[in-house]
Amino acid sequence: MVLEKFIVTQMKVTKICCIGAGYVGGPTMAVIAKKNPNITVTVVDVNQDRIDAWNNADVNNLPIYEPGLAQIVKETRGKNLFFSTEIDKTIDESEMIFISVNTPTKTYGKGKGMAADLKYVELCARNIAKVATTNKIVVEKSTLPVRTAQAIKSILDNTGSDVKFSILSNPEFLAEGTAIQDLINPDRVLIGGEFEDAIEVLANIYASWVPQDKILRTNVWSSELSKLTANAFLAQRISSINAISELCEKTEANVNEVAKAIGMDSRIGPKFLKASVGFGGSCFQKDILNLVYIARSYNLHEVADYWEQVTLFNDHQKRRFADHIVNTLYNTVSGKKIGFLGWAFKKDTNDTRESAAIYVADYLLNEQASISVYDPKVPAKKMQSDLNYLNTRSVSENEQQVTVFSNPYEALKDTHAVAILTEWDEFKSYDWNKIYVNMKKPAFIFDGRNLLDKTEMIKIGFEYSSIGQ
Ligand SMILES: NC(=O)c1ccc[n+]([C@@H]2O[C@H](COP(=O)([O-])OP(=O)(O)OC[C@H]3O[C@@H](n4cnc5c(N)ncnc54)[C@H](O)[C@@H]3O)[C@@H](O)[C@H]2O)c1
Ligand SMILES: O=c1ccn([C@@H]2O[C@H](COP(=O)(O)OP(=O)(O)O[C@H]3O[C@H](CO)[C@@H](O)[C@H](O)[C@H]3O)[C@@H](O)[C@H]2O)c(=O)[nH]1
Repeated sequence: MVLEKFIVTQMKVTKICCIGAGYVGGPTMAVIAKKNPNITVTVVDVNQDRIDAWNNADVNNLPIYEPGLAQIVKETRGKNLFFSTEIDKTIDESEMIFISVNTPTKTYGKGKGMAADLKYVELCARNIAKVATTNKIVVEKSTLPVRTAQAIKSILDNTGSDVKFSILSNPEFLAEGTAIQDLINPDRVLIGGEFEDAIEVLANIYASWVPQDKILRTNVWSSELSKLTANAFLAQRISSINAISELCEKTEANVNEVAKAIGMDSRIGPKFLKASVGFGGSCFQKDILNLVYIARSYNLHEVADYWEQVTLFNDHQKRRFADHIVNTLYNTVSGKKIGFLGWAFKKDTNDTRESAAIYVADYLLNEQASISVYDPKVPAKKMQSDLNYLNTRSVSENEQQVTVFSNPYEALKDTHAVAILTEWDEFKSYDWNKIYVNMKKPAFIFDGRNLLDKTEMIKIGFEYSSIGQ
């Protein structure tokens, strides 16, 4: 049930604080600031380096890469958009506080490997409770398990002061690589809350650019659960088409043709049916595991098993791709050089979290391959730290076995095979004749994104294989 009033007079928002200057906090607040020039938006973070990078005079060197972001930051930063580490002061000065901190999968204790780790969110709630001297609307922007608002409310309602808090759930649906486009033209904005007036305060901020019929108001729990459910459905489509891709490879059906044929059914739709080496990114796996954990905690084991299969199949798809490389290269890649095109989890982002490339590389390194990598946006340091994080081998072994290049032609020179792990557009326009000439023969391409033209590659002389065709 949504109640009518949180604070008797409608609160006017002149200052917004967003805790967490990450992939969501940064772009979301930049767009809110651009569309609401009368509101001062300050994004705060404990990470001084990240804040310094957001304040970098050169907007082309912001901590995250998103098409269109640099331009908006250029227009708004220093006017009504600020990045700061002064967390307490900013919280107290603001009427509305977004919590946009990371909620990774727990790596310890109860729920390890499944549940969302809510310690950063709880720290934010405690911080707000400690420093707030005036009434606040607190907005959950992070993706949270259903009923988290209850815990936040309990912390905020037990400060012993007269300060009142209203908690809203406003999950973010942007996808990386298209964040600005998604924020400017969202399919919907979802606001869950207990009090109608607080919901409307936030709805008014979005109404500066989002049509009213796209602003959905729900209760808090529906809003929290909708976010996990949306990601579960999207990821499920990818695992479903990937499962069909394996069947295609056995039957000479072509997964691109199957995807097109089923996608033209308006009940199915064409999006998220692209077969691939497996989905990556910071959200899908984490959010599904969280959903599975929640279902199990209510003893809903069939529900949990159903959704868990989506991530289990994704693990299978990544392993299957790596296995296929080894099998095709005459059952051994030991001492062979494999060229990787792409390390990011998808194109147009520098984010590598849960990228399929990391797991395929790890598998091939276990088989004693050496890997040379090129990605247009991911720095070498990040690739090495992604591998080191897995703890499979020593730092020096990773450094020895993986070489990172800033030129794709150099990366692919003298390789036995090319593996395409990210669908960067530029890979399509490379001089593949030149790449072929400089590779060992037979020259293999393993296209994990079905990016290249199969007929053309075969014509050049490559042994070409892709997903599901
Ligand atoms: N990345 C996406 O595309 C995406 C999209 C939708 C939703 N989400 C959700 O949004 C949330 C944030 O994701 P992200 O990708 O922006 O994470 P991120 O790791 O890029 O950024 C989180 C930031 O929060 C900061 N932080 C953590 N605890 C803090 C504290 N107590 N005080 C101040 N700062 C603190 C960290 O230093 C970090 O810079 C997650 O719950 C995620 O699931 C992410
Ligand atoms: O048909 C497809 C579509 C995507 N992918 C892969 O799936 C992963 C995720 O892609 P995408 O969903 O586009 O990017 P994310 O930034 O992870 O965005 C997802 O996760 C966000 C965080 O919760 C949500 O806000 C978004 O709505 C949701 O799309 C990537 O590895 C893609 O390459 C495929 O393999 N095939």
